[in-house]
This record gives sequence, structure tokens and C-alpha cells, in this order.
Amino acid sequence: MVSSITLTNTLEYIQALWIATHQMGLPIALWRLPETQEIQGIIDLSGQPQKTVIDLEELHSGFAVSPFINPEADQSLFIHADIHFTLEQDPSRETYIFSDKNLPLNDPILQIRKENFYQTVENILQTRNHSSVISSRTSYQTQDADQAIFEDMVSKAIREMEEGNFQKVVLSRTITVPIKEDINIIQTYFKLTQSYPLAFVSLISIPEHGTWMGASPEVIISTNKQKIFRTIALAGTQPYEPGVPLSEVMWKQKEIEEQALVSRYIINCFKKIRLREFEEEGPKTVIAGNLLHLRTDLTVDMQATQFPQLGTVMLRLLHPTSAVCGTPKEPAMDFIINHEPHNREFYSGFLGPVNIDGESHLFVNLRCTQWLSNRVIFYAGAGITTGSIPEREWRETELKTQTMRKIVGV
Ligand SMILES: C=C(O[C@H]1C=CC=C(C(=O)O)[C@@H]1O)C(=O)O
Repeated sequence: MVSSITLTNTLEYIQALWIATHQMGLPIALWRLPETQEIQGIIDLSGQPQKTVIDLEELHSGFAVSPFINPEADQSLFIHADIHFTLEQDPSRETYIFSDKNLPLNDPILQIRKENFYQTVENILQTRNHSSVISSRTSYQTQDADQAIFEDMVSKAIREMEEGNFQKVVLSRTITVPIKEDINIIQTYFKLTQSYPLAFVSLISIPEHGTWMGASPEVIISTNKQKIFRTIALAGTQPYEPGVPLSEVMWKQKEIEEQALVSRYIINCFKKIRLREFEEEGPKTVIAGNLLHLRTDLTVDMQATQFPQLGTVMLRLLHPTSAVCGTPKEPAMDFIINHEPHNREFYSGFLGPVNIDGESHLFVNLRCTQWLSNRVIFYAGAGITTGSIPEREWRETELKTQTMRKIVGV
């Protein structure tokens, strides 16, 4: 059984691993946390992720994925960590070390499956049969909105906000692009990790639910070994011009208000559970690929406040935040459901590792793509307020897919 190997050809090995999960119909999640080098992965040997409420106190180690629409919080998928591996660059930076964490498997059937899995990986490596995009979903229809349709939808939202129906709504669109047959999804993922050092970069594939890749700048909840809870209020977008110091970046009133609405939304969630002892830092300007955003960090010491289940409680209250839905939540959600021509599915849901080495890090699924066998669907949205100009919001969604499109080469 593999436990630790030095890889001279990392790409080839991870690709064989990826193909093996598809041949055996197993869910897989790969991720890299912001500001770290290590890539981690989880494979569920049962073949079926559990549909469940994300309760950090109850769940074992795994990876959670929630769709945007999840009103009762019971539609999240949980990829159980039957295999958990890490991929670490060695100090010389020339090779990678692949380590299987050898988590205990209580069921002997899973043990046999694990042996079969690594055998399949070996067979793939020997036959060198490396097909390109392997997607867990081949036929899927979506409807891209063109510029006129998107701008009409934005204008309609502005009118409704002027009538006082809601204060902010985040409207999104899809861009479907055919891809070359020889594109290598694992290589694309590695490139994405390099382009977004400050983001949560993930690649997941779940039979019947699809293959998704993204680079999210937005934490929804995180709890670490020191029992510190963290969330952020992220909003406001402008292009990043390398060389311009972040301290000199100016923000318009519209963006300042838009971000303040997200902060207020989070603080209201704290108020609902009568939590007063939180630290608030920001807003400050942060980089996300080719863009800048405004971010406020909110942290709570769960030990000092005697609130060990804060992560679970806040996840339930926060999703979907005002950064992806709007304020107030219900009319903004209704507007999205009634007007966006596509189904958001996992876009603007949340995803991330749960209870891995005593930590959970869940992110909002932004700057993401869904991969089919012959095309990629890019998803991007923009926060709309009464100060919005429809054409600018369209351009913002273009900007939000730019880095990813460059990496995919379309
Ligand atoms: C909805 C998205 O971004 C959110 C996060 C940061 C800034 C945003 C904005 O400026 O509109 C959005 O609220 C997206 O990337 O699809």
C-alpha cells in the first residue's frame, strides 16, 4: 500500500489518480489552502457522497460541497476521507512527495477497494493511457445570457431596489466555451494554483454531480486548531494593476456601501446568536488574481466565548451571504431564482475540507468552472445596488472570468 513516494513526474501520477477515480466511479476532491504550497486530496471509496447537514461536531474527516440553493441546509454533499493524501514539494523544489495519510478504514470492503484503487493507478501509469478531460458528467444543458439580457436583468433589479423591494442582489451569468480535446485538466489545475496564491484552489469530481474547478477568495467559515473562528466580508471589485501599492487604491462610494452591507449581514448573524465578543479588522484592499476586493476579517475565540459549535451555527446562518445573494436575503433570492436563466448549482455554494487535522476551512465557490467532456462553463456574478450601471456590471463579470479563461486557454 502506498504511504509515501517521491514523484519525479507529479502531473502524470496525479492524472493517473484522477483517471482511476473516474474508472472506479469514486468522488474526489483536490484543494490547496490560501498562502500554502501543499496540495491535498480526498477520495471516497464508497462511491457515493453522503447528502447531509454540515455539522462540524458530528462529521468525520472529509470534504463538504453545498449548492447555492440549500434552504434547509440538508442538501450538502460530504465526500468521506477514506483516502487522504498530501502532495508536498521537497525542499530542493525539484520533486514532490506524495503521502497517503493512511486513515483507518473500519470496513474490510473499503480496505480491499483501497488496494484495488492503487493497483488501478499503477495500471494506468504503465499503460500510459492518459486521456485529457475526464468529466463525471457528459450531457448538461445551460443557457448563457448575452450582454443585452444580462443588462436588462440588472436594470430590472435596480428598478425593484428603487421601489424598496431589496437593497442589494448579486446577479450572475454563465459563459460556455468549447475546449480542445487535448486539454489536460490536472495541468490546468496546477496552473491555477500558481496564478492564485492567495485563493482556495479546488478541483472536485462527484459522479452525477459533475467536475468543478475554482479559485475562491472568500472564506465562509473556518475553525482552526487554536479554536479561532474566522469569516470575512468580501465585496467591491476593480482590476488589479501590479505595481500600484494597495494602500493607494481608491474605492467608489458604491463599492464601499456594497461591502458594508456584507459586513453588516455577518454582524447581524452574530447578533442573532447574542455573540458580542468578536474582532473586526478592515475593510482593507486585497488581491484575488487579476482583481482587487474590499475585505473585512471577523474572528472569534471559541474557547473564550465558550462557543465550540460556532462554525456549524454560523455556516447555517451565513449561507448564502450578501456577497453572493443579497440583502435582505429572501427577496434577493427570489429575484435570482426568477430572473437568472441558468441554474447556479455549486457556483456560489460553499466547499472545503472538514475536520482535517482538527481544522475546517469552507469557502464560497467563486471564480469557478464546471467541466464537461467537450466544454467548460464559467460562472461569474456582480453585486447590484441602486448605484449600479448595467454595462459596468457586465464588464465586471467579464473581468471575473479573465484569469481562469487565460489558464484554460479559451
Ligand atoms: C459573486 C462574485 O463575487 C462576489 C465576491 C466579491 C466581490 C463581489 C462583487 O464585487 O460584486 C461579489 O460579491 C463572483 O465572483 O462571482
